[in-house]
Amino acid sequence: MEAVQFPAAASRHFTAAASPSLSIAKSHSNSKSSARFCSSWSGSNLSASLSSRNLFTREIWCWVNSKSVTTRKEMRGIVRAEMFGQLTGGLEAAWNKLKGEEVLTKENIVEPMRDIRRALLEADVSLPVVRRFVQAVSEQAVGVGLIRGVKPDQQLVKIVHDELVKLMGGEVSELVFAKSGPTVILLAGLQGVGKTTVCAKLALYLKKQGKSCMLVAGDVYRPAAIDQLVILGEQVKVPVYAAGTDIKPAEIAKQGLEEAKKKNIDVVIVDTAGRLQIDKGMMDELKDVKRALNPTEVLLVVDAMTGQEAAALVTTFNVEIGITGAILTKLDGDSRGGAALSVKEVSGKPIKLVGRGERMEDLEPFYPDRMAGRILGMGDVLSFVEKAQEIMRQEDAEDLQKKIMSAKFDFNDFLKQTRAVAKMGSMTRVIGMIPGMSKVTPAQVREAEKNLKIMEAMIEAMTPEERENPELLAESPVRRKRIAQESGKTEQQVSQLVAQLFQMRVRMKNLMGAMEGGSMPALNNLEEALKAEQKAPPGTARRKRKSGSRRQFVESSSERPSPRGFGARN
Ligand SMILES: Nc1nc2c(ncn2[C@@H]2O[C@H](COP(=O)(O)OP(=O)(O)OP(=O)(O)O)[C@@H](O)[C@H]2O)c(=O)[nH]1
Repeated sequence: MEAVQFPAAASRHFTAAASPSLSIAKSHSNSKSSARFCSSWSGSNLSASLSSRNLFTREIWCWVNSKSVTTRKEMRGIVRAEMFGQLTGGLEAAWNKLKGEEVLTKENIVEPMRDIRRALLEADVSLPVVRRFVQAVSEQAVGVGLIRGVKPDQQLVKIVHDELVKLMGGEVSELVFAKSGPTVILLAGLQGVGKTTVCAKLALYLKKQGKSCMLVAGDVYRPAAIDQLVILGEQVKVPVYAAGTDIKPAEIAKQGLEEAKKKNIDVVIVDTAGRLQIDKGMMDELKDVKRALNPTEVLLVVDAMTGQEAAALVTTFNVEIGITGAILTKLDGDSRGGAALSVKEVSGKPIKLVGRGERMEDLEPFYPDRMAGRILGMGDVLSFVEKAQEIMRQEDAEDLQKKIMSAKFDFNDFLKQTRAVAKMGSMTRVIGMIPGMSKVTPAQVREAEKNLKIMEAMIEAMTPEERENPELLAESPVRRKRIAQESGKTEQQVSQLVAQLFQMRVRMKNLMGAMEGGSMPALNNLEEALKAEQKAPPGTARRKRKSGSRRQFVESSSERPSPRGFGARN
C-alpha cells in the first residue's frame, strides 16, 4: 500500500496522531495496473502543445481511473464498442499468427490472410471488395522479402495499412467551392440518417473556415424537419430560409438561393426530404431541385452503421441523380467499418466528411490514412494534433510545458486543461485519439467523466490562492475541511485530490522529461520511464534518488513529494 505523499514542507504538518483519519492509501496493484495501461501509450515527435496536452489527458485518465483501469491484456478482451473496434480486433488475430516467423512466405500468410478476409467480411465490407483487397495484400506480402529490423507481422501491418488507405480513396477529398456567387451544397439521403443535423454541422464547420452560410429547409413533408433545422440554425448562429410546406422543394430552393445572393452568403446548404427507402418520387424531386440550383456539391448522407448497404446507396443515387460524394454519419457508433471501407471502391464516389457524434462540432473531413491508422489500432494522432492545436494556443502550450517541467502545475492549470480537453469533444473521443488508449470501454469513460466532475466541484470550492498553492491545502486540515463542506464531498476525497496533484506533478515532469530530446529515441525513454515507475514500488525510486543526491533534494524540496507518506509516523 502506498501512503499518499505531500511535499516535504507540507508533510511536516502531518503526523499520524494529528490526522489519523487522513491517511489515504492507494492500492499498489491499482497504481501498477494504471502504469501498465499507460505504458501502452506511445508518443511521437509531435509539437510541444500535443506532447503536453497528450500527456495531460493521459495523466488525467490514469488519475481519475486509478480504481477502474485494467491491464493492457485485459483491455484486449474488452468488448470493442468503439469505432471500428471489432475490425481492429479481427485484424489483430492476423498479426498474432505471424509472431515468431522470420520472413513472410506463401505458406505462412495463408492463415493471417484468412483472418483478414474474415475480419473484413464481419465488418460488412462487400465481398468483391474483400476479394480484391485480400489478393492485393497477398501479392505484396509474398514479394516483399526480408527487411532488416522489421518483423514479418509489422511488414504485414504496413501492407494492410497502405491497401486500406488506397481502398478508402487515398487522398482527402476536399469540398469544392464555386468560383463566383454562392456555393450550393445539396444534401440528400434516406430518413433518419442525420441529414438535417449534418446541414447545421456543415454550416458550423464552414463558418470556422470563415465562410458565411445559409440553410434552406427543403423537407416539405415533415414540418418537424423545418422546425428542427430552424432550431439547429439558431444553435450554430446561421440563418435558415424556410417557406413552409405548401410549395415545391425546387421552388423553395430557388427562393433560398436568391435570398442568399442578396445577402452575399458564401455557402447555401439545402436540406431535402428523406424517404424510408429509395422511390421514384424522391428521385424525381431531387432531380428537380438539382436542376433548379445547379449545385457545386451534391452529397449523399449515409449512415455508417448500415455497412455495405451505404455503399450500394451511394452507387444508386449517383446513377440516378449524379452526386459528388458522400457524408458518412454515426461513425462514432460503428464498430464494424464496412461503410467507410466500401463506399469509394463500390461507388467510385469519395466520402468527403464524417459525422462522429451528435454535437454540432462532430463533423470532420474523411482522412483515409488516419482511418486506416485507427482501424489498425494506431490511434488517430493527427486528428488529435489538429484538435489540440485548435483549442490550445501556442503560448498556453509553452506555459503548460514550463509548469510541468518545473513541477509547478497547480489546480488552476488542472481546471484549465480539463476544460480544454472537454472542448475537444467527449472524453470517449479524446481518449480514443491517443495512441494506445483506444480500447477504453464506454463504462470506463463514463466513470472518468463522473470522477472529473467530483474533482471540479472540489477545485471550485478552493480560493484562488489555494488553487495556486496546493501546499496551503496540504498543510491545513482546516482548509481541507472547509473545501469538503463547500463542495459536498468528504475530507478524505479532498485530501486525496491534493495528494494526487503532487504525485501528478512528479510523474508528469518525469514523463515530459523523457519525451523531450527528440522523436523516436524519446519514445524509448518514455517507455523506460513508465516501466521504471511500474517496477518500483511507489515512492522507492524517489527515495533512492533522494539518498543519492541530498543536496538536490534540499534544493527542490518544495517541488517534490516527501519521502514520508501523508499521515505516516514521523
Ligand atoms: N451518434 C451520432 N448520432 C448522429 C450523428 N448524426 C446524426 N445523429 C443523430 O441521428 C438522429 C437523426 O438525425 P436527423 O438529422 O434528424 O436525420 P434526418 O436524416 O434529417 O432525418 P429525416 O428528417 O427524418 O430525413 C438524430 O438523433 C441525430 O442526433 C452522428 O454522427 N453520430
